[in-house]
Amino acid sequence: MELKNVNLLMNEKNVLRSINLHWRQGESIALIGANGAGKSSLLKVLSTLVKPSSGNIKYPVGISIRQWKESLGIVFPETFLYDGLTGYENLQFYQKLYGKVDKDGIAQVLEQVELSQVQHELVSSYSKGMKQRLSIARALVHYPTYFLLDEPFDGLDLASKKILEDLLQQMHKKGMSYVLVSHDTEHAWKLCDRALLMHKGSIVLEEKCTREGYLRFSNLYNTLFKENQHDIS
Ligand SMILES: Nc1ncnc2c1ncn2[C@@H]1O[C@H](COP(=O)(O)OP(=O)(O)OP(=O)(O)O)[C@@H](O)[C@H]1O
Repeated sequence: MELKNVNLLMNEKNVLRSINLHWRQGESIALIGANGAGKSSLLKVLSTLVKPSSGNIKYPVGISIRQWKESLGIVFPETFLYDGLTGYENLQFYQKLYGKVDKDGIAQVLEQVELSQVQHELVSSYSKGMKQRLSIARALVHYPTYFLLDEPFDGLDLASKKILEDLLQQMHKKGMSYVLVSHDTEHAWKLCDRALLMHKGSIVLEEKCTREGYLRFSNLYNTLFKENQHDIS
């Protein structure tokens, strides 16, 4: 999909400025930047939750907006899980919303996020990491081809982080495309093909996730990050 010269104005604030982005099928992209850079807003535009104030969005050839929405798996910081249902029932509920009934599919994603053992326990008894993993399973249960993840590693312990990293790497090998919002350049470099640095609503640098790209990217990120801290203080 492609964004051309996309701007987003919210309450008179320029949240996104002249965004140009070409997201190729099978590609994994990291969106990196300090707090308030516009990463979540860009993800919301990609998900169609927010309509840009100006600019163009081109969906993949032959795909309507409806099909685009159906092909998306979305993980936002809110987990959107029902505490009073079990892990399994949550996934069954979300699968039905997409008009699908596939017990084997549910069993498979539960295994991928290593929650099979606790699938029949109430979500209210899950730890934060388990809930986060279930929310990732929820986003995968209708077999999306594009995946949007807003800081999915936030607050996870090492074991849950590893499970999610392995899952993303496996899915990427199978051709899944994803956009991952992160504050952590080193981490994003492990998981993505390309990284975009956002600052004050603009994309200010784009690098392939190579060793040479890493130095350029982290140098500019550090400089802008300090500038941002200075602005806040
Ligand atoms: N509804 C809104 N009205 C006005 N400003 C908004 C609105 N939503 C977001 N913003 C502003 O837009 C800017 C970008 O916000 P966004 O949440 O996209 O940043 P972010 O890079 O995801 O930040 P973080 O890392 O803190 O999640 C921020 O300055 C935020 O205050």
